[in-house]
Amino acid sequence: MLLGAGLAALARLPRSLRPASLAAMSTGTFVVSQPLNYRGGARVDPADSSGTEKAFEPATGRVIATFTCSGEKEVNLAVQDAKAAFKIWSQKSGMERCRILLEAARIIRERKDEIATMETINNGKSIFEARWDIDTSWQCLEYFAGLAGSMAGEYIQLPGGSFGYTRREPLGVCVGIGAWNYPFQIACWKSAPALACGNAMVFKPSPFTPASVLLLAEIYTEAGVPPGLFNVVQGGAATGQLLCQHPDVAKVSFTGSVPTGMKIMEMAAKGIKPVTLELGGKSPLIIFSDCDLENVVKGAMMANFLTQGEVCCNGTRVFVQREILDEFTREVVKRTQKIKIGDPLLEDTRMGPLINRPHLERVLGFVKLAKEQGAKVLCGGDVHVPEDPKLKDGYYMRPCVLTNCRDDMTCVKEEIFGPVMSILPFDTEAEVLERANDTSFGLAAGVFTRDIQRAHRVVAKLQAGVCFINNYNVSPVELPFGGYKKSGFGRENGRVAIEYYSQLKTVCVEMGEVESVF
Ligand SMILES: NC(=O)C1=CN([C@@H]2O[C@H](COP(=O)(O)OP(=O)(O)OC[C@H]3O[C@@H](n4cnc5c(N)ncnc54)[C@H](O)[C@@H]3O)[C@@H](O)[C@H]2O)C=CC1
Repeated sequence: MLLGAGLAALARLPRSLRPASLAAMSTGTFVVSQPLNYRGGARVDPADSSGTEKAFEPATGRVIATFTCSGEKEVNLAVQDAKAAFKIWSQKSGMERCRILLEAARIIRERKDEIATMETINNGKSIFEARWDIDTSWQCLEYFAGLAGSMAGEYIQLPGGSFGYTRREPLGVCVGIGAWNYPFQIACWKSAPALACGNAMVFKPSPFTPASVLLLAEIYTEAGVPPGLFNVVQGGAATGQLLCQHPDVAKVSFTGSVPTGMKIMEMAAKGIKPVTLELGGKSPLIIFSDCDLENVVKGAMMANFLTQGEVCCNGTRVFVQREILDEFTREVVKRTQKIKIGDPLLEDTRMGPLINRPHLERVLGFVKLAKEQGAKVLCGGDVHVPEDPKLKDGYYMRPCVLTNCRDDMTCVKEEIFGPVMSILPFDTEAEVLERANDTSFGLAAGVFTRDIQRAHRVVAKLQAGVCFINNYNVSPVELPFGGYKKSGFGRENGRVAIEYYSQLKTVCVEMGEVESVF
């Protein structure tokens, strides 16, 4: 058995000396025994405590880590370390920051299998998918490394030879607070633009998934960032609050649920701190009858079943034009029943366990309520018990397709965050647009049609921050990502993210005499 204790030390070895088993770990063996906080360039035990948490391996139900949640003292130490590192980092040129971020991206790429394995063990998503997440993580670092080198202001001519210019400056210590569904990727999507702009970061992962972000912290150190530039504190709501309320924190970037997003905005408002909020969704996927059916079935599966359906931008309200309703439904059910559920570390698994037992029960509760409200379960929606005895206490369910759905049902209105697709028939474009927009969320939306004019006409009217035409759930780091309405504001990724991690200084230069009225 290879313990997590050895993992970091082994990972620091040159690649040629690392045992092949590091990335080839099997389900049911991993235990974290090293400290899970990271401060001043090293793993540390927290200086104080606001309670303890347990992290699980969803595939087996085993506890893989029991850890201390950081209290006020530890949060303060992390922020102070970040402040000190900020002084050094913010003075570096964009090109100097670029080189270090590129090196971090290279190390992530080199250690992709190992990081993906840890992500799978702690989150439950299939290893196949976890590798994709790690790809979008290093790509994000590469992208913002490139932007770091080209950040610039404007020069503006004024009368009499005077002029003005603008400087894009970092904010200071930024806080990142993450959800559990994409632990490593979320940490990269927040830290890469923050660091590229010259900021420092204190990151708090979800207490359900504390492990993989430590690898990122170690990688940043190995790549050459000043000690303290990227720190990790562990804990839940109490630790998160301490971070948001800290007077030396300049900005909070949050990924999580709408209720927590509201609390974070309230806390940030008291300190006049900018926030980026990446919140939940209940996104529509609109399928017109002129679509390519094979493509649309693939798109609907991608829109609903990645990471066991625990994806914020999932297109779970699947509106299908009535002419193709039966054919689409038949095909989607057939493919859903074929999804291989089981040990997420096996190469051919395409659906692993949900994050934990309470969440599994919550998702099953949504299916039960849907049935009571008149929906029909066409497949899945129940617990799955894998044959492998070591997986018997894992949190597996069979992916579910619901039909006979109405817009007023709970399963159609609320974010389930599990593998549950609701199919809703429609007749006309005007009707489906009105129904698609009838939600307080606005994260994403998708349209499948071969009619390009209709495709662009429809997305122009969809109230969502991210729209897909003839595909779903692809997120290239070059494209901005974020929501409308209660799905939040601010954007991650894309060039625009720079604006959320920097502030603009205007400098006015007088070339003549001061004209005084006194
Ligand atoms: N828009 C996006 O990019 C994404 C949104 N999400 C959303 O996240 C949700 C699922 O994630 P969860 O971890 O269950 O959400 P959550 O809101 O319960 O927790 C998210 C994070 O906030 C922390 N937290 C909780 N209460 C806090 C408080 N009062 N102050 C400061 N921090 C606090 C948690 O410890 C965790 O790290 C879903 O609603 C999903 O849609 C998830 C992934 C991406």
